[in-house]
Order: sequence, then C-alpha cells, then structure tokens
Amino acid sequence: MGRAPPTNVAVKSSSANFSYRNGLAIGFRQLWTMLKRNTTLQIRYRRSTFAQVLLGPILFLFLLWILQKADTAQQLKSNYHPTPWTLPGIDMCQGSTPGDPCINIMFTPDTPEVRQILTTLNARNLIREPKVNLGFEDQYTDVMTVPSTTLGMVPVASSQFIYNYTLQNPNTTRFGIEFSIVDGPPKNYVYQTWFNFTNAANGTDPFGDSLLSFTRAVDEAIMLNADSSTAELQTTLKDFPLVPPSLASDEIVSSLGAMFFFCSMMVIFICVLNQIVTEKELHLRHSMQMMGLKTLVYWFAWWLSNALLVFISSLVICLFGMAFGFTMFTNTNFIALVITFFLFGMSMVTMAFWITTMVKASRTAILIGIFLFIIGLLFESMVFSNSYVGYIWYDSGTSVVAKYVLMFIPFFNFGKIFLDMSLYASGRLDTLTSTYIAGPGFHWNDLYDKIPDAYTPTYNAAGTRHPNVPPPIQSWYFMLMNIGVFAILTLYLDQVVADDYGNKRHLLFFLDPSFYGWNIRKKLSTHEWIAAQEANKTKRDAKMRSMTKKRDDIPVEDADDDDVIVERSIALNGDFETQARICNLQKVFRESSFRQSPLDKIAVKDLCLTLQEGKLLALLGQNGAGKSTTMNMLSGLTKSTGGDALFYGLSMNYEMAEIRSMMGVCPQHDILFDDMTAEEHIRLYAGLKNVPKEEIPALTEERLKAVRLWKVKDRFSRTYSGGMKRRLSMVISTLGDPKIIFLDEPTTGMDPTNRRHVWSFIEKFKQGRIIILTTHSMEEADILGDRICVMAHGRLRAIGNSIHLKNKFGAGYRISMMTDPSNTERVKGLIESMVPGCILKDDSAGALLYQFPPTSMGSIPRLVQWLEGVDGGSGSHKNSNTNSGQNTGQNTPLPRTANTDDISASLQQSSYLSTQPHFNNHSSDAEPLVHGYGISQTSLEEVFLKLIRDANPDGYQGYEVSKNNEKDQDATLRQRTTAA
Ligand SMILES: Nc1ncnc2c1ncn2[C@@H]1O[C@H](COP(=O)(O)OP(=O)(O)OP(=O)(O)O)[C@@H](O)[C@H]1O
Repeated sequence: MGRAPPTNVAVKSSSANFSYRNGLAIGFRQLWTMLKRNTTLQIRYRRSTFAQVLLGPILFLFLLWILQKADTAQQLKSNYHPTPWTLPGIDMCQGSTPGDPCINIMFTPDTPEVRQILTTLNARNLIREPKVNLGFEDQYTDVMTVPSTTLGMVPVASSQFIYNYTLQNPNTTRFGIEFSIVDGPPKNYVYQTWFNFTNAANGTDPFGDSLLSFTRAVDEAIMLNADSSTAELQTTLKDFPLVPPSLASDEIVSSLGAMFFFCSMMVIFICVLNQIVTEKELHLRHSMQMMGLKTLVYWFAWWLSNALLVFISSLVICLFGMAFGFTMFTNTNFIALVITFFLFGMSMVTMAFWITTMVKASRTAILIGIFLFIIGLLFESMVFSNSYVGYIWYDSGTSVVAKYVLMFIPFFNFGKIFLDMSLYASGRLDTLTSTYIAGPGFHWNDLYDKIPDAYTPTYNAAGTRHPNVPPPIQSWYFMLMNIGVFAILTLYLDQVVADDYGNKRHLLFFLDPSFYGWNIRKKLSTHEWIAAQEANKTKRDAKMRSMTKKRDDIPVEDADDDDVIVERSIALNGDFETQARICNLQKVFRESSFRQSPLDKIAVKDLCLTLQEGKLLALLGQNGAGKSTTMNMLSGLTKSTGGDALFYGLSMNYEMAEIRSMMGVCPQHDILFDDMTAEEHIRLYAGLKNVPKEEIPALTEERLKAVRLWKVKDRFSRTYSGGMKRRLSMVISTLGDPKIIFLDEPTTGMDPTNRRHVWSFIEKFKQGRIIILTTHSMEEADILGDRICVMAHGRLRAIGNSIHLKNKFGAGYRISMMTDPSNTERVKGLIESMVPGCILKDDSAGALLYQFPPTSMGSIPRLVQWLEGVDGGSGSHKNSNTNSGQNTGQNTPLPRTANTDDISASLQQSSYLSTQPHFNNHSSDAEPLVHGYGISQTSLEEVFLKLIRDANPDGYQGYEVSKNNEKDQDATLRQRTTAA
C-alpha cells in the first residue's frame, strides 16, 4: 500500500520509451517529408538547381581551364622555342622618369690608363646597337651638381664621391666604376662596378642586358689594351646606396583596385536586377503600362535614375580615393577617372536591364547577379592584378576571337583601362631594395597612346616580344558600345520574350511600320470590321473541325440562350449604334508554343457583347469561367487568340495604345508599390495619365475621401489592410477621366460599410463611361449591374438586367399573407381564381404561402392591386406597405426595373418588391380579408446557381473543366499510361 507498484514503473518507462521512439519516428517522418518537399521544389526550380549543380562548377572550371591554357601557351612558347639574341651595346641611361637627364658612367681614378680603357670601350660601343656615344665629360667635384643634360663618362675623385653622389641624387647615375690596377707581372686589372637596380619603372632593366653589356664592354676594353699573357682580371659588383622610401606602396591599389571598384559597382548592378524583376514579378510594370506608360519611357526613366546613381557613385569613389591618398587617384587625370567609372557603371546597369528581359522571378535574377559577381571578381582579381596576364590577350599568340568576345564584357573593358591607368599612375615599392619608385602619372593625352613597351611584359626570353596593347581610350569606346548593344538587346527582347500573360511580339516586329506609329492599315468601317471578324471565325471553326474530325469525342455544345443569341446578333449588326462592341473574342491557352494540343485551354469562346456609356455590365461566373481572361484581353494585358473589340471605333487588336489612354483598370490582384503612400500612388498614376499637375491635389483629396482613405493617405500601402488596398486600386483605375473602366472584383475583402461607399462611388462615376465589372457578390451585381452576364466554360450563358434574369431563370414570386382562419378558404379561392397555376406552399393558422411560377406572372399585377385594394376588392387598405423595401435592413437600393417587365414595374411602383419577404400591416376601417402580406422574388444568387447547375450537368467541380478538355485529358492520360 502506498508504494508505487513495480508495474507502474515498468509502464512509465515503457511509455517514456514509447514517446522517445515515437518522437524519433515523428522526427524521421518529418525529415523524410521535408526532404521530399525540398526535392520537389528543386525539381520544379530546375533552372536554379541546374545552375547550382552543373553550371556553377562547370563554368568556373571552364574559366580556370581557359586561363591555364592561355598561360600554358605562353610558357610553352618560352620553354620550347627560345630564340638566340645578340648582346647589344651599352644603352643610354634613364633618369627617374624617361627623359630626365642622367649620367651614364661615373669613373675613378682619372688616370691615362683608365681613360685609355674607357676610350676603347666607347669605340667598341659605337659599333654595336644601339650605338650610344659615351664621351668624356668634365670632372664632378660637388655632390650637389645635378646634370642638366645627359652625360657620357664623368670622372670623379674617388669611390666615396660615387657613393655620396648616388646617395644624394638617387636614380640619376647608370653605372659607377672604380679601377684598382695592380702592376704585375702578371698585371692585375681589378675593377668594381656600381649599378642602380631600383630604377626599373622608367624602363631600364637592371638584371637584363645592360649590366651584362657593361661588364662585357669593360672586359673587352681591358683585354684590347692589356698584354693578355701577363694580365689577370678581377671584378666585383656593387649596388648604389639605397634611398629610404618616402611613400608607401601603391601596388595594393593597382593590383586589387579593379576588383574592389568592380565590387562597388556590382552593388548597383544587383539592386537594378532585383528592382526591375520584382516590379515585373509583382505586375507593377503591367499596371503602369495599362495606365498608358510607354515602354521606351519606362526603360529610359530607369536608365536616367541609375545614371544619376552611378555618376554620384563614380564621383564618390574618385574623391575618396584622392582623400585616402591613393596615387592611383592623385596621379591620374580626375575627369578621365570619373568617366571611366561612370562608363563602367552604366555598361553594367544596361547589362542588368538586358538580363531582366529574360528573367521572370526575382530569385533567379539574384542568382544571376551573384553568378556574374563571382565571375567578375575572379576576372578582376586574377586577370587584371598584373600586366602579365592582363595584357596576355593582346599578344600575337592569343586568338583574335577571344578579343572580340571579351570586348562585350564590361568588366573586362574596365579591368583593361584600370590596369593601363594604374601602370602610369601608381608607384611601386621595390621589394629588393625597399625603394619607392613613383609612376609618371596618367594624363588625358595618355588615353590616346598605345601602351608603351616599357609598361608591358615580355613574352620571350630575349625580352623583345611585347603585347600590342591598344590605347586606353579603346576601353571607353568598348564600354560605350556595350551600353548601346545592351540597350538595343533590352528593347528587343522586352518585346519578343513572352511575359507572364504570354504576350510577345513577332521576332521581326521592327519591320512592321505600325511599330513606329505609322498606321498603314486601312481603317475599316464597322460593317467591314464585323465582316472581317466573322470571316476569321469561320476560318477558325473550319480549322478546329479539321482537327477534331478524326475524333469521336467531339464535344456537343449546348445551344445558346435566346438572349445570348439576340445579343450576338446585335453585336454583329453594324447598323446598331453603340460605343463599344466585342465580336467573337476568343482566348486559348496553349500547352505548347509550337502546335495545337488537346490539352489547350479554351478560356473564352466567341464572346459577342455590346457595351453602352452609362451602363455598367456585371460579369458573373463560376471560378475559371473566363471573366478575368476577358477583362485581361479587353484591357490589353493578354493578347486574344481570336476576335476583336471596338471601343469608340478603335480596334483592341491594333489600337490598344490609343484605347489605353482612355482606359482605367482595377486588376483582380492589387498591384501596389509597398513603399509608396496612397497619395504617392495617385500622383504617380495621375502623372502617367497626364492629369494636369495643378488638378492632382484636389483630385487626390476628392477620390481618397470618396473611398475613405484620406486620413491614411500618408501611410505606406504595405501597412494597409486587404480592403484598403482594394479601395486604393479602385481609385487608381478612375484616374485621368477614363471613358472605359474594367473593375475585376473591385470590392473583394471589403467590409459592408466600405463596400457601400465604393458602390455609391461607382454608381456616380459610371455616367458617360463604359464600365465592366466582375464580381462574385450577387448583391453587388444586383445593385450596380445595369446588365448582368453570366459566363460558364468561357461562354455567355445568360444576359439581361437583374429582374429579367430573375424572371427568366428564377422560380417566380412568393407571396405570404395573413388572414383570419375563418376567411382562409375564401381567400384561397379568390387567389386561385385570380392567379391560375399558383402553388400553395403553406397553410397554417391563417398564414398562407403561395408560389407563382413564371408562367403565371401575368396575373400578379392584378393580385397586387387586389391586395392593395386598388381595384376595390377586399384586400383594400389605406396605408399600404409602410415598411416595404426596408426589411433587408441594409439600405439596399431596389433592383432596377426593366421597361419591358410589367410585373416588376407594377411591383416596384407599389414598392413591394424585395429579395426578402416583407409584411404589410394594414389598418383598415372595413374588415379586410388579408391583414398583411409580403412578397419576394427569386434572388440573383438562386438564378446564378441554377445557371451554373445547367452549365455543369455532370456536377460542378469547384473549378473550370471544360467537357472536351476533360475528355481529352483523360484520353491523353490513358495514352500516356498505355505507352508507359
Ligand atoms: N495563363 C494561363 N494558362 C493556362 N490557363 C489559364 C491561364 N490563365 C487562366 N487560365 C485558365 O483559363 C480559365 C479562365 O480563367 P479566368 O482567370 O479567366 O477565370 P475567372 O472567371 O476570372 O475565375 P475567378 O472567378 O476564379 O477569378 C481557367 O480555367 C484558368 O485555369
């Protein structure tokens, strides 16, 4: 007792075990599920997976391979094909910079014997290239004496003088020589050569020919003057004293600068890629284009705003480069430098534009950006870090094709000119001597000169084969060419690559004069236009028939409703005056771009409609019925695959630009800039619509107040609720006084109060305008729709005003009335005699409920008059219907009355019509037979449901599946399964 039984422990431990195992199992299950999800996504994003798995590694390996090949080609040439060369004579000295005066040889002691040797040396030197005459000069006695012209052989008092002089005047003296001739026998010719091996920046090469030529010349002169059998020769070499560096090295900037400044421009490049593709992905660009924005203006605006950014960025780089004291910046022409950075930045920006035309998702754009970033980085860091690899492309051994390909790469052109500039501008720290050697500087004129051999590497052992490096300005020309080529490619691909809606132009669209605004098409009269549409339809149908001839499952389509047939004949009647008409409009979404397929989706089929000013057309239909596709075609967002529409005499297919200038669109999904306020949106779109500037503030206030967004006009749209965004989209569609407005589900997500505000705004706004609205709210269609169309499977199923549709497709009216139980039978008899065919639905304690089928509609006015007592019958009452139309409880305006519809007119005059039953409590002096009554009509929703039921005899799946496609899909699937 009181002791925990061992079984409990066992149970506990087993349950812990169980939960542990269970947890592990769940963990594995989740891991497996997530792995499956990731794999599915990776397969779905196959381009990005391809880039990650194959393109990346292969591309970089390929780059490495090319570099290795280029280098190997050089190495092989050097190793296997050495060419002999003749040692030249002593060449002319160079000062700190080419052209500075210098001393060729300083010698000591100044004895006749030494002079004799040096005279021989000069004589021999004059017979060898480059035949430099090294004549004797006056003795130097003062270390402060600086040569004003280049001197030959200068005698000095001692080797100490040579030391002091070269210390005081670095990079001025080429060779120093001190003779210590010891008489023999054997006579010992001892001499020591001093040389300067730090002065390499001016083109002299201390370790190459010159020192060799000098020692050879001295030895030869000694040999020619001495008795060789009794002579010995001893020589030593010595450096000139070293001057400590006065400045740090610039090598970091010159070798890594191209890479760093490339990175700085790549920030702009990736931002541009991301911004433009995101704008495309979110359909913001489409939205602006629908509001009349021109393609050229769109790109040029982006180009200009980025040009400003790039210019500021170039200035900042150059100014800060100078502030940091980099000689690359301080020693280079400022304007040349700014222009170089600007051209590079703009060529990258234009390249980004080009890439955006081929990319639809921002994640792909970022991926491409990163790819190019890495490639460019490798390029700049490996290729342009030194002139050996940087100029390899200009060597005679490199393929010309490489040069032509590379000139289309902006970062190649930038790397080249940056290397040119840094070679001129940057000094360097000699690692052997720790001596700073200043560069001559890059001047404007240097842009036009070929890079001198002195700055280029040698590609053979003789040091004579230099790459033929073009002048720096060539890189500017190439970058300008890059800007031009990428701009043209951007404008071209922007037209021919299909957008999200499948719109694209023909590959040779630029040959079409209409592209340049020259409309050489004959303007058709309405009759001709209709005839053309009919002819096209006949052709289409014939083609379709020939395609489906062999198939036994040709869909049998239901016959069109009478009203639809009438509407079609009106639309195809050229004599009927209307502001807009749609004829045989068709949209097929193709499975394959190359051929027709049974899986093609016919979203809209041969739609014919007329539209009038001031009359709002409400489009109803099940999900996928084709409403949005119809709107998208009419608003120019999607190209139709057949048929056309005429708005105020302008063809949708050929004159969309003109139509757009008088069109406003509220798309199904809000297309708003997250980081812009409502007011900024209105200003932007009003500007695109060319609303006069001074009218914009008043317009903004009026419209935002109308949809109750005025108080939040300064908040970013991303902070808006769904309903607020919708209202803003709605208002945007009304800017610029459009004559045609498309509202695709404009009130989705709005609360009932705001919806009513929007309704009343639309109701007022529709005067003098053509408005088409799609909605899933029957109430909205009932209230706003002057005409209502119901679509299913891309076809028009019914058309008419609300009352007409209710009468035609509804179950009729219901009337409920209260009588004294004692009078019930009398009332029943009277009603049945007045309205033959009426059906008694309920009879309990004096409460009668009758349904009047559509066939008995003609009798209802009389019944109403009787109930009202207008005909003096027993239903007569003084205060009839005090609450009529109120008990919907929502101030809902009554549905419109059709002129042709007597019943509805009669009911509406007596104000008894409502979609809800309502009661009239009569007060009467005489004893009435009926104390009160209520009347209701079939709701639009019931009509809609009936039409959808009829359109889907096999049952509505909840989405659009047209019969033929479903069959075809089944057949195709069967075929595929069999084949598998
Ligand atoms: N880009 C597309 N590619 C292929 N089929 C499409 C495409 N866009 C629409 N469809 C198909 O066309 C048909 C009509 O679509 P649409 O968007 O016009 O319907 P809707 O009536 O507006 O539907 P909802 O009420 O759901 O907005 C649907 O079957 C849809 O699947």
